[in-house]
Amino acid sequence: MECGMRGQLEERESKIMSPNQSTAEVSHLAVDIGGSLIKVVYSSSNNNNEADDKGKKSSNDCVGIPNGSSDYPVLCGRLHFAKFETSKINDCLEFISSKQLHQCADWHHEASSHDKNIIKATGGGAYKFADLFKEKLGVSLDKVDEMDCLVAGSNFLLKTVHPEAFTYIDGREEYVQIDHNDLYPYLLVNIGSGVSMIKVDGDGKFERVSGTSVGGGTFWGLGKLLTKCKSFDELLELSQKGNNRVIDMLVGDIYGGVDCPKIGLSSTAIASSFGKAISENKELEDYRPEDISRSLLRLISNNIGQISYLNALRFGLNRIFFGGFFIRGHAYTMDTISVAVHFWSKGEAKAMFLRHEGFLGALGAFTSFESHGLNDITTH
Ligand SMILES: Nc1ncnc2c1ncn2[C@@H]1O[C@H](COP(=O)(O)OP(=O)(O)O)[C@@H](O)[C@H]1O
Ligand SMILES: CC(C)(COP(=O)(O)O)[C@@H](O)C(=O)NCCC(=O)O
Repeated sequence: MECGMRGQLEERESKIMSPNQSTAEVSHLAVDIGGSLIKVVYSSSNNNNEADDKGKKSSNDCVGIPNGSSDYPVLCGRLHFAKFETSKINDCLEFISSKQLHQCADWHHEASSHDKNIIKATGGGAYKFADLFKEKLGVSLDKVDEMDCLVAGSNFLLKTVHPEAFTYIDGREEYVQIDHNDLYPYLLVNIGSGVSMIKVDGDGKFERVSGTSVGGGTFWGLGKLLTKCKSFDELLELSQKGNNRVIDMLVGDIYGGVDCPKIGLSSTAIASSFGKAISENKELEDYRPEDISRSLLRLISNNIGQISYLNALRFGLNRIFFGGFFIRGHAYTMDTISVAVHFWSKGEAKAMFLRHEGFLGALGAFTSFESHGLNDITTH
């Protein structure tokens, strides 16, 4: 995936470094420690490639960064992405330590001494685990506000990475061309453990207008209890093989199989999520985990889609971007959210998804390094 920096935004840690890559190539590190997951973003300067490319480095390869003066230093490098469960924070610390990411080198010798051995950190865990980072890695966490970071990460991606945003309609992803002059305002919905809804009016200009505690943590937490699944991905996989009609009470179940045109509901619409369970003489064990997972995913995605649209309506916004790791690029999740937004807005509003869904906060923290000036990034 191309972004402003030369190379690609990597999501797979295995591709990141060759075994003999020196730690001096890593220049900056930022973490987003959320309720469920820790997201790590770091940059490396690709010294090897630079040597190979000597003399033929084209401006297309790199990113120019206005530094307040007339010259534009050029960044060439890669952004690397990794994530860990927050409950396994020691794995994350071990990862940072084994790759010595916390001993960040200067970026082209231009990083201020202030930036050295400082990790930009956002999310609630930046407060909760600050002492642990100090004790285990000897580094200080420079805390950056969570909402600031989400917005900065989202704006950075939308303006710099193409393609980043896409719609998901009838099983098809369609990339959205972002017009930089017509990006704002938009609603950013970040579905992490909980859900934040932010009206974004520009760089650093935003208001958190709503939120709901029924989010990704609810799906994973309830799903784990109800299905005995061991991992989030297993729960998602189950949902793919399930049938929500086994548990959800449909309009047709109430109206004797017929549509209900007066209130605009077809007989197959869900009247009450999990509602069938009240009238059947069944125990939890009598339901297939696949069906439970499907109903739960539908309930939560639908609910978030609806609340998002209602907030977009409050502020007259037509564009809604969804991020957060709950989405996980999962077809049924995106489809349900898209259908909910389409249904409630009568086709007026659009749900759009971000490819770097769960990394918005970490990217926002990363771009806050002053010595980068990535906020002011311009692609050549
Ligand atoms: N491997 C995973 N482990 C746990 N949760 C996951 C995983 N992948 C996706 N998720 C979902 O993503 C949510 C966390 O999303 P994220 O954007 O990282 O939020 P937070 O910052 O609250 O951790 C979880 O609550 C869960 O619904
Ligand atoms: C408190 C949070 C901002 C923390 O972020 P998270 O770790 O969930 O990404 C988020 O969980 C949230 O917005 N919860 C919803 C709270 C509410 O508005 O009711």
